[in-house]
Parts: sequence; structure tokens; C-alpha cells
Amino acid sequence: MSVVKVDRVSKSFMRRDGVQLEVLRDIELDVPERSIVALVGASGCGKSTLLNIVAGLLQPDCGTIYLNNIRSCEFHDWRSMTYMFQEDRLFPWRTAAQNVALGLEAAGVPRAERHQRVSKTLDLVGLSQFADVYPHELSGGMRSRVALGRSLVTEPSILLMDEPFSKLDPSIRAQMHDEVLRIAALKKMSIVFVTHDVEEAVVLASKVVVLLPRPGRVRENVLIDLPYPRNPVAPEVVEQVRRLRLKL
Ligand SMILES: Nc1ncnc2c1ncn2[C@@H]1O[C@H](COP(=O)(O)OP(=O)(O)OP(=O)(O)O)[C@@H](O)[C@H]1O
Repeated sequence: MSVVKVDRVSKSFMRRDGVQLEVLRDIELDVPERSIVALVGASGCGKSTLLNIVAGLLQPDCGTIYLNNIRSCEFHDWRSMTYMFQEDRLFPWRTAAQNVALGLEAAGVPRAERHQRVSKTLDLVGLSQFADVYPHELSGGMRSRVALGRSLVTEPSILLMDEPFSKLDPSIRAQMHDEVLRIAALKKMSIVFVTHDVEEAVVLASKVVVLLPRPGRVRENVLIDLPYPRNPVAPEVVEQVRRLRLKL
């Protein structure tokens, strides 16, 4: 089953000078259940726009989005999907636990249950010792874990991520990759993420969708048929990265 299906979606924006900018043309995308799909392509090819359309944050001009085989306009279970942005967007006046709790508060989950679920989630992302710490007291990697926890606390089946780890040091980014793979397998999640980093795409994704720019079109779906965990310096990973770079 597909958890996300994008069927011939196109999108243009009206620029301030009145010129129509065609950003996406006839996009097809299929995200099978429990898969990890990476969107890669040159800057400005429409990756974030596509992710925002899947998230329901933007409307396409034409085409249809299906979520769990339901047309997105008839889809109600939006809590089964969460979005992790490039910046961690943590509230500085809230502790790690209070930041993680946000989605549960919005959903009206009672206090006692909230407490239990937040503490389980902090455990899941390796932050149980830091529940009462404020964002400014945390390292970049830890802040990223809080943001991941906030995305996971509502137990989504679909996680969308827009360059979530691009600001992290390479070694911390590698740790976050391990975390994401562990949690995705444990929680049986499907993930769609945008990245500029082809190596990140190959290490994480079961499928990489290569987009061409102006207007954004799908050039190719590249299946990454390598066992996890994938070591970025393993010859088969390096070769896959090299081949993928040639397509960009
Ligand atoms: N709200 C908007 N109004 C007008 N133009 C927009 C809007 N949002 C995006 N664009 C334009 O659409 C194009 C695609 O933007 P988008 O952010 O989706 O690309 P991207 O592939 O994610 O880029 P990057 O890799 O640099 O983050 C760009 O030319 C951008 O300027």
C-alpha cells in the first residue's frame, strides 16, 4: 500500500513582478508503506514546495494527493503525519519536555498521559536526562533530537522532513541518521525527506527521487537496494552516491 501518492501534481507561483513561475510540472511520487523516500535535486527545483503540498500546507494547481489511499481533501487523520523543519523551531521558554509535549497539548491529551508519552519519547530520542533543560542549554545535536521527539510524540505513521540535519556537524548528523533509521523501523513509519546531501539520501533512503529544475519534474526514481545500516565509506555506498551525483 502507498502511504503517500502524488498524482500528476503541478504548481506555479505568481511572482511579485506579475510573472508566473512554474515550479512543479506533472509530478508523480509513490511512497510505499514503511519506506524512506528522499527528494533530491538542484536548489530551487521545488523539493520543499512538493513536501509542503504533501503536508497540505500548499494547494497544488492541479493533480491529486492521496494519503493512505484517501484523497487529501477527504483525509482527516492529519495527526498521523508530522513535519520536521530545517530549523529546529524550539520554543526557548519551554524545556525539552515541554517542547516535545506541544503536539499532545494541541491534541488535548490529558496531563498524566501527556507526561507519560513525553517521557517515553525523550527516552526514544536519548534525552531522558535532559527533560528539564532549556534549548539554549542544549547542543545542536540535542536540539535536533528534541525537534525529532516533538515530531514523534504523536506517533505519526508518516514523517516529513525538510533538510532536518543540514545544520549539524557531520558526526552528529551521522548519529541522527542512525536514530532515524532505528526509530523508523521500531515505529513502522514511512518517511519522506528533502536533502541536498546525496550521501544522506543514499544512507537513509530506500528510494531517491531525482528532480530536475525549472520546472521541477521527476527525472528518475532510483531504488537503493542496500542493506541497513549503510556505512558512507563502504564501496557500494560510495558507488551509489557517485552514480546519483551524475544524475543531478
Ligand atoms: N510562496 C512562494 N512564492 C513565490 N515563489 C516561491 C514561493 N515558494 C517557493 N517559490 C519559488 O519556487 C521555487 C522552488 O522553491 P523550493 O523552495 O520548493 O525549492 P527547493 O528545491 O526546495 O530549493 P532549495 O533546495 O534551495 O531549498 C523557487 O524558485 C522559489 O523561489
